[in-house]
Amino acid sequence: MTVAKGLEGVVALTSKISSIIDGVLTYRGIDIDELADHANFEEVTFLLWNGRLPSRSELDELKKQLGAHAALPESVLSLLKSYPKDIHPMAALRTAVSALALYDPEADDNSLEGNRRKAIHLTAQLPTVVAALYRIRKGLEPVAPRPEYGVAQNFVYMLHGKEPDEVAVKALDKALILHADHELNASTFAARVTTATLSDMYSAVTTAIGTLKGPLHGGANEQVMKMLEEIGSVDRVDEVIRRKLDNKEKIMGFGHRVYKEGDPRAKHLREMSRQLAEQTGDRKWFEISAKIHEVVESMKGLKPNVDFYSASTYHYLGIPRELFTPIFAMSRMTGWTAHILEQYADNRLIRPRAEYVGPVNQSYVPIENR
Ligand SMILES: CC(=O)SCCNC(=O)CCNC(=O)[C@H](O)C(C)(C)COP(=O)(O)OP(=O)(O)OC[C@H]1O[C@@H](n2cnc3c(N)ncnc32)[C@H](O)[C@@H]1OP(=O)(O)O
Ligand SMILES: O=C([O-])CC(=O)C(=O)O
Repeated sequence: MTVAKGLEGVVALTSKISSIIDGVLTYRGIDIDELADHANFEEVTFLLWNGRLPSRSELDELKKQLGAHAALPESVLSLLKSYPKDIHPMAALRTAVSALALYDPEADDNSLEGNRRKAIHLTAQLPTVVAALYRIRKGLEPVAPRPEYGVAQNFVYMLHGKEPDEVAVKALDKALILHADHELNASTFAARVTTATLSDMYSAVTTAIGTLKGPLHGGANEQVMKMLEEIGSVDRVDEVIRRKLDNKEKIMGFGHRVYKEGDPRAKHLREMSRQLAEQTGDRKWFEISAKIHEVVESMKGLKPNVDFYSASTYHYLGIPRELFTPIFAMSRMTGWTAHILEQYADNRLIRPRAEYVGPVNQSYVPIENR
């Protein structure tokens, strides 16, 4: 048996959703750079689910559906209010999505139609859950979604409870596009493993949320912000980063299993962070980030991944750091559900082998003789 630790380089399945070829990321064959510059999140959602860009009327219909299904059942809102206030929002989100299944009488309808309906509901409801969890933790009442708003606009509105700022909505929309899908990343793979047992979409998405939470995956963006806060000023970057690297600590937001020459999403987020620094007149977080980038690249040859500049970008948008990974989940919901639909359409149980390296020829010893 040949063991590929971490499944590095293993091609586990075929997919038509997103590709990473020679460092270029595409969704359904369209370069992420073009989508980031010209598309909106709802268009990208349609693209991921349907394999092509929507017509004007198809886009309007999807927006209408997402708006119509953004509200949460009263029972789920009560449940969110009953959670302990100090749990991590990703733990709360995982439990909330699992709970949503309990209030969906067709949770186990695994037909194509049933799964497309659930994909719309989950994509629509997740921002409402994230905003409600945040407000409940702050002792505030959740704000109901506005059906006429887009996903990014609704989220900013529900978070702060006031008319959202257009710059913030545009920036968040772009960040959502950049995080929407990424080939066979760990959380998507986990979702496909669950789906391949013919379990239901809620179970697969719950699996994915638990997987995204880890700091080696989506959880890195929150850790990046912690590091920026810990460093606190540009003149401390060199000393702190050198110390971390000497101690063999990983620098969050750097490195990638697939990209060795840089993550194409990072340049967009860097530019967003730079522009927001200019607009807010608070250059500190961008400058610390840019200096960390310079030091880590020169010392280790490592480049930033999607999680690095998203931290300062979200911070400039007034988003608290514990919501960084839940926002990643709001976006990745579209990719997860696209992959779940693809898995159901051509399914085979995913079950690799393990090479056994434990003891052999052991015998059972009765408990009184141990
Ligand atoms: C959305 C996302 O999931 S993007 C990734 C988000 N995660 C992070 O930013 C966490 C920090 N980065 C990492 O831990 C890794 O780069 C990962 C998890 C992304 C990729 O892991 P792998 O492909 O398994 O690479 P691995 O961890 O084996 O790294 C290879 C070498 O580079 C080093 N390295 C990789 N990333 C880093 C880092 N961020 N800081 C310091 N050293 C690093 C490793 O220590 C290792 O060195 P060694 O060969 O001397 O032991
Ligand atoms: O693909 C990966 O391994 C991680 C990643 O960048 C993502 O999920 O966006």
